[in-house]
Amino acid sequence: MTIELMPPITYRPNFISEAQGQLLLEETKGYPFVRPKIKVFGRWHLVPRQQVWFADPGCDYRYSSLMIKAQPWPPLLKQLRVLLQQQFTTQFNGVLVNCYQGGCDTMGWHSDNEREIVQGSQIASVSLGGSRDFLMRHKVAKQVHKLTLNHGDLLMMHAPMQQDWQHSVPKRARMNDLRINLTFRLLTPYFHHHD
Ligand SMILES: O=C(O)CCC(=O)C(=O)O
Ligand SMILES: [Fe+2]
Repeated sequence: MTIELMPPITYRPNFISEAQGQLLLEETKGYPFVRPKIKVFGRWHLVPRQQVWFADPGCDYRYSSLMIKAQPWPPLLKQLRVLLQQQFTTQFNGVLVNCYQGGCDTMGWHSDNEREIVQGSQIASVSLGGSRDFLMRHKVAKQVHKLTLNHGDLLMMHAPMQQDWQHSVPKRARMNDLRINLTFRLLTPYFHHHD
């Protein structure tokens, strides 16, 4: 007998209206995206997508040997944060924006379990633009679940998602549409500041 393991998620298709999503996509055109280099097993690679991190003061974020400085919140993301906080009675103090130019831009298997992320906090993921598959794999059982994330969809990742599961956005060679993903997170402020 195999037991079906379910990732601790809430999926809300069309959480953002088509029109609101288009306004958000317009705003992202002005974001200061960068394609950083990261060190993996001692070698430097260009990240296979573009990113920017907006957050409250003191909420710098470090992952894969990269230290990302908090940029000030753009107006529509600030509004979206308030909406998410109200709907899910939770707090967020930063959002990582990933820009996938086409199907060759990807996100490898990982968990968002950096030490500055508040233990037990949720991560809210909002997708805009082109559709992409989002895979979730149980760390021990290796069971895989697939969701296709479309324009306006919301995926809440609840604890212990980052402890028990990894997730990824695999390559889709024939897909040419730009996709934006926003992940709202709660960090311990001033985690990286030491006097
Ligand atoms: O693009 C996505 O849907 C996932 C993004 C993600 O996993 C992350 O930013 O940590
Ligand atoms: Fe992630």
